[in-house]
Amino acid sequence: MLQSDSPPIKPKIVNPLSDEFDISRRSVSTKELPDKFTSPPLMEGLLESIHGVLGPDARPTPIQALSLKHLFNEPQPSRYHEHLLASETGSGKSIAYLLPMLHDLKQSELNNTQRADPDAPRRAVNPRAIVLAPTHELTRQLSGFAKELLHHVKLRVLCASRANTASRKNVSAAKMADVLVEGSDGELEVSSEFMMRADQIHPVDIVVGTPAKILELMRGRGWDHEAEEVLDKRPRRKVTVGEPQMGLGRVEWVVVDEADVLFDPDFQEATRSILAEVSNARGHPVPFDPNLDLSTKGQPTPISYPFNFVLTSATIPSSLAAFLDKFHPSLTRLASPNLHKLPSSLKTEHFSWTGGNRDADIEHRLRRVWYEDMEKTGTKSKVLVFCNKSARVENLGAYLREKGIANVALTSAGDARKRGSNHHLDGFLRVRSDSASAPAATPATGAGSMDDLKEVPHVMITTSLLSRGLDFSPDVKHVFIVDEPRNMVDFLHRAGRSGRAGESGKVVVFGKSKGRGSEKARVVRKKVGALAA
Ligand SMILES: Nc1ncnc2c1ncn2[C@@H]1O[C@H](COP(=O)(O)OP(=O)(O)OP(=O)(O)O)[C@@H](O)[C@H]1O
Repeated sequence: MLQSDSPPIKPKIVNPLSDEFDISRRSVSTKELPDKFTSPPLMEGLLESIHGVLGPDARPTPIQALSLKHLFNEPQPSRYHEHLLASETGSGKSIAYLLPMLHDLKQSELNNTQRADPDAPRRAVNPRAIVLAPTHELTRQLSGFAKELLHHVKLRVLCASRANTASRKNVSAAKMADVLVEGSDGELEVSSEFMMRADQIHPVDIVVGTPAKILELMRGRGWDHEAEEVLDKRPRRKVTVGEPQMGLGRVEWVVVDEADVLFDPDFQEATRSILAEVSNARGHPVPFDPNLDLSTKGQPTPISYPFNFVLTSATIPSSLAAFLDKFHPSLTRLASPNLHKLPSSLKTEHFSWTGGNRDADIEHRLRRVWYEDMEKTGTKSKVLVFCNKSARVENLGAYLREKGIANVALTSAGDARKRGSNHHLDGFLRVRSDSASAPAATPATGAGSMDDLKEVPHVMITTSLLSRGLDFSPDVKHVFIVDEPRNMVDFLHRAGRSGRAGESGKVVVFGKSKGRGSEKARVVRKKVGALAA
């Protein structure tokens, strides 16, 4: 037999996720980070709130430690922070950006060093910070969370978001009224039916909203109708565009939460135009081309915004990385060591379809969850089921109801979403305060009994709509992925609604183990395996 002296060629190990994520390690060091929340750098009031919210022994998560180290310093070399905060789902990114932002806003108010353009027009609201998020539900949860941190340090937060729909209503002057209203769950919100009067200034420091709602406040209700008319060149019913209600000249912070979504093809134009208009209002116009293809690589064309610019995400898809390299090459990436991994407290299970009725398979798996719950804890946990299509959500919801399993089947077009509160998620989202209206977890009624399930839904069925950012209750112990995930970015976000903040959880991935379609399921299994922490 011929023998060769050259060493055997090792097969190249290809990360099965490298075509989806930016897996290059280009973040700052995670060594020598603070392991406590302290004052300084935090102002006393914020320190008190953080312990009030998280408990006296709370320690910063890795992304929060990075934020404490990097976002409380004087920004260098520019006057403004330009950071991406990237860490796995449920790892506390909201606090990682809220703390430095709230601290800085309060500090600049106390020192009277607000960097406003004195000539910028003042409108009904003139925030000093804007937080953008992709869904109405997330904006409501974020604004509520910001308020929890403001018990001692007083700043005013406005949630400017209804369902994320276009503003096509005709606006009559009669509808103009002073309507900063108290929402049904105690949140201050902008009424959808009315407008704030532009000649009355409402004291607001932070506005949290979806891009659509923020654009509406900036440009006036009905602005998009007019733009469409020009674009289509089709005559339409004349719409009176409302007065712009939000002044941008005082904005010192813009946070883009779920940045990979807000810079994806559906949202990027709205997001970038908000950023460009804030820059304009602050007297530093930046180039803005609405038709830019963000994913094309090319010569860097850096854009510097005249405000602190913070992006957050649990996933950095290659397209977001290419965009940042090209337009924001000096932006600092703060990434946790576990980025692009499933939370370590989240277990994975693969479930094989039996080959019979798939809805029945899901029903049986649900019943097994509750049977095991009853054996272990005597209390049934909640289950979140993700489907790919709205029709599937509705059909599965109807099937389970027929079988006596109460559930909430929620799609983007659902009426409950349009009403403007997060009550449609009651019992599923995390709540901290006693005032919460969520129904309590159903008490056990005896081993194996399913009677109580008729009353309180323990199952929520939805699409990727609710996969982003929402902080689900620790009662949500299982996430079922019943349709093949479109990609691993989507998978990570869906799975990450459980196993948050170190709580235990399990993601059950349904797929075929034999016959046609099983090859696809095998690939999914391999990719999911590569996400293990
Ligand atoms: N230092 C901490 N100690 C304990 N719990 C924390 C800490 N920081 C945040 N949490 C809790 O962790 C949960 C998840 O936080 P958050 O929603 O900010 O996560 P996230 O990283 O933004 O997740 P996602 O990527 O899904 O949006 C929240 O309930 C929050 O209160």
